[in-house]
Amino acid sequence: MTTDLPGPSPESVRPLLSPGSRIFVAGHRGLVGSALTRRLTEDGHEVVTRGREDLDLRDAAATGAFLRDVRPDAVVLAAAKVGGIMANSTFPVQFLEDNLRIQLSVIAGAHAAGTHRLLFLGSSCIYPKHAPQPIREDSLLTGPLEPTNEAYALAKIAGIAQTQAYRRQYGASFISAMPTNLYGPGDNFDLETSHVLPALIRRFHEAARDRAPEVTLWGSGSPRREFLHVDDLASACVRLLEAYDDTEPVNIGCGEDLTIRELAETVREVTGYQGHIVWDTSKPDGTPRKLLDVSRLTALGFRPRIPLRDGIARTYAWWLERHPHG
Ligand SMILES: NC(=O)C1=CN([C@@H]2O[C@H](COP(=O)(O)OP(=O)(O)OC[C@H]3O[C@@H](n4cnc5c(N)ncnc54)[C@H](OP(=O)(O)O)[C@@H]3O)[C@@H](O)[C@H]2O)C=CC1
Ligand SMILES: C[C@H]1O[C@H](OP(=O)(O)OP(=O)(O)OC[C@H]2O[C@@H](n3cnc4c(=O)[nH]c(N)nc43)[C@H](O)[C@@H]2O)[C@@H](O)[C@@H](O)C1=O
Repeated sequence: MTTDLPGPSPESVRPLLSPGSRIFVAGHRGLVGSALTRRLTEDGHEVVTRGREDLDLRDAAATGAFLRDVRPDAVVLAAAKVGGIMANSTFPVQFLEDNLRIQLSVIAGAHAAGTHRLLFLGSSCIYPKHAPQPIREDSLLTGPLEPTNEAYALAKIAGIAQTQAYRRQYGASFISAMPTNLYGPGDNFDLETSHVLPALIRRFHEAARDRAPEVTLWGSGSPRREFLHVDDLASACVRLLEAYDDTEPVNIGCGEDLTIRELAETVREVTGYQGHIVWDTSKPDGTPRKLLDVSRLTALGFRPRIPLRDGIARTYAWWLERHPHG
């Protein structure tokens, strides 16, 4: 004989993200934070932001006081020390320490302020350099990391562990997501510190403008990368905030990758550059491949909407608008 136990009353079931929530987006001026701010605002949430000049998120006391004052319903941690392969390998101290400190301040501060919901953003570089492809979430900590971004990856792995510890010890609905390489409006186009996609847009644009016979790119061109437009990333994050509440991180990607050489050809076409490409193999290639297994995210109903070529064209147009004489 079975007995029907009474379920929780509707009032006692707390939705993971209520309509009109007050959400603190840490890092709101960055590539990801600005896309999330746009999307969450469009969805009718109240987005709270604070510029770095007013609140350094490495400062745990100031961050804790700010969060206690605001008492957000949810926090999205999109503030971090971020950069491409060269920045990561040149400044491992900042990539390790800034990120550990920001994570400690924001995650602990959110819990102390009574915030029940938090999304921490890691990165696909947390997985072992030679992880089986496509990379499943359970590949974490199964092998050595890629040396060019090991410091950053270790900080991100600590962030995952921190969200998991708050879940286990306090029952907090803190989750983490691991995005693939991102791009879009708001990206960093500084050639020393940027990721590859904005660097290629700028390099080809400037070469076309200057009628340069060749453009030099880094590495061999053979590494494979998966790229997701940041507006698709924002949709995935919203889906997770609304529907995901578990310990394991969730990969965010589009499920397809291409070589850096193929990416370069696409960007060259979009910018109209007709010269040659030279590969500077004294520069690092980094991880050979890091295609994410996105079945966990797909099972929640997420589908990317922006094809890579369209996304590159839109990003190039965004950059041109801001650099009309560039
Ligand atoms: N870009 C990518 O390809 C990928 C990004 N991610 C992750 O997504 C998240 C966002 O990255 P992305 O938007 O690209 O990075 P950005 O560099 O574009 O933005 C980072 C944001 O963090 C803020 N920030 C950094 N340090 C501090 C600090 N000490 N105090 C206050 N604010 C600070 C920056 O402020 P300010 O504007 O003042 O500089 C900026 O707004 C990160 O966690 C990153 O690891 C994951 C995978 C790929
Ligand atoms: C998101 C991810 O981003 C970083 O990892 P990465 O994917 O290796 O970074 P990347 O975008 O800078 O390079 C991708 C590939 O592209 C090649 N490449 C060619 N020419 C240029 C070029 O001109 N600039 C750059 N940056 N790369 C170039 C470059 O040599 C490499 O083979 C992590 O450190 C970490 O931050 C992280 O998690």
